[in-house]
Amino acid sequence: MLIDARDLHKSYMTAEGSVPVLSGVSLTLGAGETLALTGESGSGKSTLLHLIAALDQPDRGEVRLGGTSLTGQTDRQRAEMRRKSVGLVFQQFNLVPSLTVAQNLAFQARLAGRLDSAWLDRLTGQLGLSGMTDRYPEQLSGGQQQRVAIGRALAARPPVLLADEPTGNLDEATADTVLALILELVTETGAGLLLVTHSDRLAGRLSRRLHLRQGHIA
Ligand SMILES: Nc1ncnc2c1ncn2[C@@H]1O[C@H](COP(=O)(O)OP(=O)(O)OP(=O)(O)O)[C@@H](O)[C@H]1O
Repeated sequence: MLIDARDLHKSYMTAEGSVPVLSGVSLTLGAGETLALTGESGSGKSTLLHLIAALDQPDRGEVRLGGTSLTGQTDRQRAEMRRKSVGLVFQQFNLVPSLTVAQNLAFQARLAGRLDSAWLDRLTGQLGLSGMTDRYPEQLSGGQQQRVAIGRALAARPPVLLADEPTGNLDEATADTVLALILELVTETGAGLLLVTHSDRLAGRLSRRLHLRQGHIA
């Protein structure tokens, strides 16, 4: 199992006290599976994704990535797991502005210790970015920047791709193209995909779907 999340609980402290967001959420993701996570705004989708990506820790419950538990690991070990096991795409593209397209991809691959130039060339070609590798992020459209962000997330060929509203800033046609590219690339690399989306239309293209409601999987 690529992701095995069990009985996750998470509350946030606010001025009004502790507010529960996740109250016993479990999910699994196997190789080659594509899973859509839907739910109303504020239902805890990003929180759940952050726990799975080892960007935050649950109050209770366990996340296993590729069979290894994140519980009890140091921040450094968690960061290492994240770099090697997970590719992340967010609604904001978060590219490094001072690096070119090619450098953004290579930087990520190097961080994970897996720089494979032939793969990066192929990835760039499949994402339709071959003519833009020397451009800086600010010289690209939103759709192009998101394609670079997808390339960066897959640069080290991680077993898991986690995408949080990756098409939230794009128009419908561009969103469709970007999702099609994500699906094509995860099929090619054999990665599992967990995609957070508000869109029923996009969720319908994935193999499975989970809906979060009031802290539970509905
Ligand atoms: N760091 C934080 N401190 C306090 N409350 C938080 C924090 N992060 C998130 N929350 C609250 O937790 C709830 C779930 O937030 P989360 O971002 O996970 O929801 P979401 O389903 O991803 O929402 P959206 O679809 O709007 O992005 C919200 O009520 C939010 O206000």
